[in-house]
Amino acid sequence: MTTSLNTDHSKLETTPDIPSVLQRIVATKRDEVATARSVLSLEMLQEQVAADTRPRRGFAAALRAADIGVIAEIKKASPSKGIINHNFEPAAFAKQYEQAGASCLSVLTDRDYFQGADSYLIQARDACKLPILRKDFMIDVYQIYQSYLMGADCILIIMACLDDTQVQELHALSIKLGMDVLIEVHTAEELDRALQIPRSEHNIYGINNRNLNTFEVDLQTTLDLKNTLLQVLAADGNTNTDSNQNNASQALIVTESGIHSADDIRLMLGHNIRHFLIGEQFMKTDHPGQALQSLLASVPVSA
Ligand SMILES: O=P(O)(O)OC[C@@H](O)[C@@H](O)c1c[nH]c2ccccc12
Repeated sequence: MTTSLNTDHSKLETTPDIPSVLQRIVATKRDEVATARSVLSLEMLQEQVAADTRPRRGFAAALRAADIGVIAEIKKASPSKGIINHNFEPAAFAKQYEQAGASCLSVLTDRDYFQGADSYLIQARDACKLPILRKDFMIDVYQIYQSYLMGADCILIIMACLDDTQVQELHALSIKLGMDVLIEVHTAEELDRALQIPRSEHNIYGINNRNLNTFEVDLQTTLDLKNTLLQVLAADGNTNTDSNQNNASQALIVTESGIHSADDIRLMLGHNIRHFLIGEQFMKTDHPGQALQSLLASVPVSA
């Protein structure tokens, strides 16, 4: 099922001389990290992290505990849609989402492409008790330490913009610091690579329905990739269902992007996907919390 198609941008992918949006974002991130390192060294940053003993809120655990787990996103703008929310108030939205029944939050911190900010994550965290994903493009361990200091509970690893060595390094460090990791894939090849990452109860597997190079969105992406994921993770030893196999060992799969309606939710529930990352559908309204509440009210909890 194709929910939306942005053909304007699809040309970018096929033109070799023009870097894709994702390539441009990664280049910007390299600059950002270099600048940040020149202001505060990695060693100094690590010292600050060591002194920060705030407990994490348990992102993966919160999703596991939910019948239908929604990660509600706080996002002002995106490269494909421009400004999505004109009265952007991260703290108010965080509270609204919490009251409306979100399991977790996702806060965009990327400045140049999503008009996000580190301070938005900090404000959202102060305003509620929900666990928070730092939604940004991680390419360097420096950013993992920064995320920890912001109070992030979960880190995003986008397979499309990292090599296997980087993935292992960012994943291991995030878990060592006590954060969960959302491992994002969009293709079968990325999924194969994602399945090389050491298994952990802190891993969450995200299937992004949006191609980050073309912005094309297709919910079929989730349906195409979830079987492999379910099979491989089940074969890890979770196949016997005796009493020791509690919820903590269950694989977490999140369908990301392009979820708009109760029909979309029902479609996913029908395929055993019960975790959702949803942004635009809520953020384009005046009251994102209300939009979440009415979406949740329109699907049966026992589905
Ligand atoms: O606004 P949507 O279509 O509901 O999508 C939310 C989220 O999935 C999307 O923002 C996203 C998924 N992966 C990303 C990686 C980077 C930036 C953004 C994203």
